[in-house]
Amino acid sequence: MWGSSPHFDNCLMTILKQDKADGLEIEYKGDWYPVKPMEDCIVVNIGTLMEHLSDGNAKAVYHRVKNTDDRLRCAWPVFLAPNLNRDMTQMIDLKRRVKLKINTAKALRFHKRGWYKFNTFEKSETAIFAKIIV
Ligand SMILES: O=C(O)CCC(=O)C(=O)O
Ligand SMILES: [Fe+2]
Repeated sequence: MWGSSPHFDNCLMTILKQDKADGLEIEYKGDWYPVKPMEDCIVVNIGTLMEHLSDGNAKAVYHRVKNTDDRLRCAWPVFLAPNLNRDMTQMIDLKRRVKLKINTAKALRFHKRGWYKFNTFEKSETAIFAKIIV
C-alpha cells in the first residue's frame, strides 16, 4: 500500500522518526533505495526550500513511502520551515535575486520540481508535526 507517492518536502528540512516497519525510499540517480528504520535514529531530509536557499548546494531528497510490511506502519515527521510571514529574500544572494526577479511579494518558481511561495502563510508556524499511518 502506498503511503506517499514520490515527492520533495517543501520545507527547510524534515526530521523523521520511523517505527520498525520498512517503507521509506529515496531516489538517487534514477534508482530507489530503502531507508531502513534503525533503533534510536532519526532521518533528516533536506527540503526544497533549503535547496533553494543554498543555491542548489544542499539537494532536496526525492522520496516515497510504501508499506511493504504486514504490520501497520507509523512515522512521525516534523517539517521545519520558517515563519512564512518572514521575508526570506535577504537570505538569497543578491545576484540570484536579480536573476530570479524575486521580490518579497512574488511567488517563486522553484527549479522545475515544484514551487515555494514566500510571504504567503498567514499563521506563523515553524514546525508542523504529523503522524502518518499506512
Ligand atoms: O512516512 C514516512 O516515513 C515519511 C513521510 C513523508 O515523506 C512525509 O510526510 O513527507
Ligand atoms: Fe516527505
